[in-house]
Amino acid sequence: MAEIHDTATISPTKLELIGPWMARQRWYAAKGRLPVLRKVWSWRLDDPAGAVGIETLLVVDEGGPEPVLYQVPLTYRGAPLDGGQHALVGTMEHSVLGKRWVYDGTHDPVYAAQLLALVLEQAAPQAGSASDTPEPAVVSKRHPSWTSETLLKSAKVLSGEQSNTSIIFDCTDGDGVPKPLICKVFRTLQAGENPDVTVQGALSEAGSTRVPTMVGTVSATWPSVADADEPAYGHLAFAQEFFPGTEDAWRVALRAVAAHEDFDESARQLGAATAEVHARLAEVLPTEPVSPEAIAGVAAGMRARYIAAASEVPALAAYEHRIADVVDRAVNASWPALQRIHGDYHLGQVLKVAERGWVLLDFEGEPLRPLAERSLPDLAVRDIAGMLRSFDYAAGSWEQSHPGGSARDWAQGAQEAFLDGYAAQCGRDPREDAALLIAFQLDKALYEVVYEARNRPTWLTIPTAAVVRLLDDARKDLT
Ligand SMILES: Nc1ncnc2c1ncn2[C@@H]1O[C@H](COP(=O)(O)OP(=O)(O)O)[C@@H](O)[C@H]1O
Ligand SMILES: O=P(O)(O)O[C@H]1O[C@H](CO)[C@@H](O[C@H]2O[C@H](CO)[C@@H](O)[C@H](O)[C@H]2O)[C@H](O)[C@H]1O
Repeated sequence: MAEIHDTATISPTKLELIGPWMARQRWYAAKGRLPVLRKVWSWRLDDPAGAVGIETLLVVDEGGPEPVLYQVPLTYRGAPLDGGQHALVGTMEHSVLGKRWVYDGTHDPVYAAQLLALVLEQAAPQAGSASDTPEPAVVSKRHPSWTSETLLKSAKVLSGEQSNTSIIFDCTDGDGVPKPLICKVFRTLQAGENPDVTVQGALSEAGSTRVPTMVGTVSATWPSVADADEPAYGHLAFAQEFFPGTEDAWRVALRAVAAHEDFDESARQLGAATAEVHARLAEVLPTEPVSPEAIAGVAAGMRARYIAAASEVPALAAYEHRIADVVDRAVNASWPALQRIHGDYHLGQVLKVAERGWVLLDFEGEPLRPLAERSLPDLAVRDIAGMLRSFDYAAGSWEQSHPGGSARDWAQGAQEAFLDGYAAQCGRDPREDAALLIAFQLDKALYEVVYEARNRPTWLTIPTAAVVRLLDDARKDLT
């Protein structure tokens, strides 16, 4: 049981300790400045051995224009964790317990094991500020199709550029059959359903093999950031089947560009898989007939994206009228019904799994959009446009490292093959809706301008060049 020493003093305080560390993390949104932190809430898990403290802090960064709420699981240890130097947040002096080593919990095997136990409904969440007190505000749910007899061998954090932190669990079932799984710990929290959980949950429940099987979820109700008396509900983590040894399509595509090999067959199959998922989503989750208000809302979103992009890259102002024209043409086009979609579809979000084909991941939607917006029915063409942009990115990243070289043919071949595959599966060719297809690609490129300016400035020219190219396409195709 976790004993909380509520009269103890600690130095530095937890918030003083985690601020500078958070500023260095990939998932920290306000790059280049220290967070201004306030604790919103916390909860704990018990270490069955009683040695390690496990606390998850919900802290809000109030230093930016909008408050951002983060989930920060920490472990507190009385001695350094062997091999844990890279995950050390820092040390603090505790007036009762002495020196404490504080770790990023996701890298600590004790946190990982207890998180898994929680997801499998085999551990009880505990209150953050009272000893030996269950915390009913944290709720976990194991998916009925996943075996409760999941035995943990080891856990490690997935490396790479990620918006969240995923822990891979090497597990077996009771008969020793491998049952690897991955648990995504959301870093940025917003109140409301997380589409990553609900959309993949719905597809998995409907028996779709185009997403990993759901293992379980963790959700919580915490005091809202704006008003501590108001409760906010949201997802904290969820676990799925893990496919070891698979690569995401981004890496496969980059190798193909570099080897001057076309990606057409893979792209065609990916197009067909995408159409299959869209059709399934329209069956299992609500759809909505398109209305003038919905069209106006999407168009307003596109115009807002332009404004955001032009504030990052003022030179885009030269294209304002042409961009407005593309949006107007989309508004006047014929729109299909709205439905749930992936929302941030790109090559990094799909895996090629042996004997299964393409599997889609990360239905969280674009991280720069408010969560409530990401859970609304949308247009399937948004995903199609996202993947078309991603082929352009693969080509663009190769061109960046090969000045004077061109991978335009590679990108165009993959884009056309993707659309062919989509059209064959869906029965309608997205190219028949050219005004929508171009407008959504342009919209995505403008989103990417903001994303790159804030996260990877050296890649900014990939989407800015695409904006110009798409406007040229619009001139040719839409007149
Ligand atoms: N179920 C899985 N099986 C195998 N690899 C996975 C699985 N889920 C995620 N990955 C790997 O992790 C990467 C990041 O996952 P993603 O859901 O996109 O996280 P984030 O929201 O942090 O961006 C993926 O591109 C993929 O390489
Ligand atoms: O995967 P995330 O949900 O974190 O998505 C964000 O990051 C992506 C980059 O990892 C970004 O995607 C952009 O870069 C990709 C190459 O790294 C490229 O394939 C995509 O087409 C391009 O949009 C995504 O936009 C962002 O939301």
